[in-house]
Amino acid sequence: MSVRLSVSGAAAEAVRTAVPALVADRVASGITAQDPALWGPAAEDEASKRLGWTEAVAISRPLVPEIYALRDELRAAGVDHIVLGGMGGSSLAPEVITRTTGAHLTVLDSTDPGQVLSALGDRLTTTAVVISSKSGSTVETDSQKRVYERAFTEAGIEPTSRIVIVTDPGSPLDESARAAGYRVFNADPNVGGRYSALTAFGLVPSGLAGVDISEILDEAETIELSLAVDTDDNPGLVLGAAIAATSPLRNKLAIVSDGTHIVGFADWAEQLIAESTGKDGTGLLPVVLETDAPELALGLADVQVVRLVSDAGEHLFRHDESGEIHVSGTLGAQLLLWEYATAVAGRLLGINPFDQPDVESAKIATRGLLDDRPEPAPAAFVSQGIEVRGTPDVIGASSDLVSAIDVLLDELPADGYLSVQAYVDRIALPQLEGLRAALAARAERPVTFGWGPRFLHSTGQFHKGGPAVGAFLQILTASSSDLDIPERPFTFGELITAQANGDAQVLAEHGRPVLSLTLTDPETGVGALFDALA
Ligand SMILES: O=P(O)(O)OC[C@H]1O[C@H](O)[C@H](O)[C@@H](O)[C@@H]1O
Repeated sequence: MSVRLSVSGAAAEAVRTAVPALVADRVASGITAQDPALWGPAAEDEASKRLGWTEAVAISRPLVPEIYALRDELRAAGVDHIVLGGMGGSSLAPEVITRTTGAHLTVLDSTDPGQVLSALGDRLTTTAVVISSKSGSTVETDSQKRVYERAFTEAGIEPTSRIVIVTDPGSPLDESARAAGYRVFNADPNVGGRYSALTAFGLVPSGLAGVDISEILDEAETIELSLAVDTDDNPGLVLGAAIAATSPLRNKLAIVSDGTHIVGFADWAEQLIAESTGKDGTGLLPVVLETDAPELALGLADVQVVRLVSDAGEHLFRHDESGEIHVSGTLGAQLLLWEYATAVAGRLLGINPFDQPDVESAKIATRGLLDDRPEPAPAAFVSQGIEVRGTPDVIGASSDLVSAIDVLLDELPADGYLSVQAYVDRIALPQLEGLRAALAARAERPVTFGWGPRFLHSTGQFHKGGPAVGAFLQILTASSSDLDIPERPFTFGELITAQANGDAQVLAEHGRPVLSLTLTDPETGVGALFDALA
């Protein structure tokens, strides 16, 4: 088999108790046959149009030669750099596919003006841009398309020769792009964004960037049968049970890349699992960890460790005390494996794994702020060049940076987690990611780290729809450079600020503690933040 799995401890117990019923209920063959009734009546309508991914390999095959033909045409025209504008499910699969295979793809899933400007300034005359959006209405992606259209035009390059569109048939983008003469790849509309890795969304940007995408499909095909059969060793059932049927539920999934050849898989799995399960007050929170992460040494009862390894061994049940889940296998096979496992987890948790009801709330709040343009809320105080704002429970009891962070961490319940959300230029400030481990050591609780607005399309759903046990640390920068968006009444700087403020507003409405730090000088601000945690 092209994947191997092994489980021990609570995860093994979960497999022993939950898998027989999944087999008896024919869940695996039901998913494969696209039975929408597997998640209960409330989910049936959505599930009836969201299970196309089970046959993605066959449906995607004919796309491969078309993608290669375009790749060759672009290369012949001198293109040597591919940029992807897209969010969530439309960006994370190409990211993991290209990183793993060593192909170069610039993934622009940001609205930070500095990051957008860096992408625009990188080899524009030899660049082609893939604009990927299922719905065709995502504001980040629409904005990215607009600035590239202008940049190409200003450089004397016809945008239709360099911008390629991936979208669902009939979406607003499909219609406007076809009318404007763009090349359009349509994806299967019966597949949701986060399950779209093996459709045009995963394949077009990866193939144009030089990946052997037939091989990814071949890898996935090798596991199709074993995922479809109703047997006790079906890896989709085993993994689904191991992550979602522990009792009591270990609802933080610590995902650790520990020997796997796949680069960045946890980021893709994070959006799949968090957005699919984090709703109705339950769900699984993926926490992407380094092998030396503080959380791994703490033995936390609500954390289930999943290691992505090079070889998980021959035996399904491992006899060790670790209680961990180990997974290995090819990239294509693991993409399909985790999609099945997430659908199985949805059934075990009693939720609809195909909707994302709480992603919309942050979008609405952002739109409201962009329309109304309220005066910016004054900072509660400024500490070491950092403007400090937050919910009253956090800032009311603090007077400097150190005490504000302490108060935020004190708000964590015994089963709580901290989410760090950095709405910054990740290319300019990559060191911010190091805050995660420092905060985890301080909090002795799981800490997630997300770049905004990217994480809004991933863990963003869980933070609002999952168990109300999170505390939230936002980091923003006062932008020194901004960039207007053609024919839009707001700039990228205004958009990213509204996204952060809109999400903070929704989190506060959910009663969650939020601390927002704006670094007036990013370089010194980052230093001050690390000092505050030392
Ligand atoms: O592909 P798009 O329609 O632009 O959507 C991008 C992302 O937006 C939202 O966050 C959805 O919940 C995701 O599932 C989706 O992948």
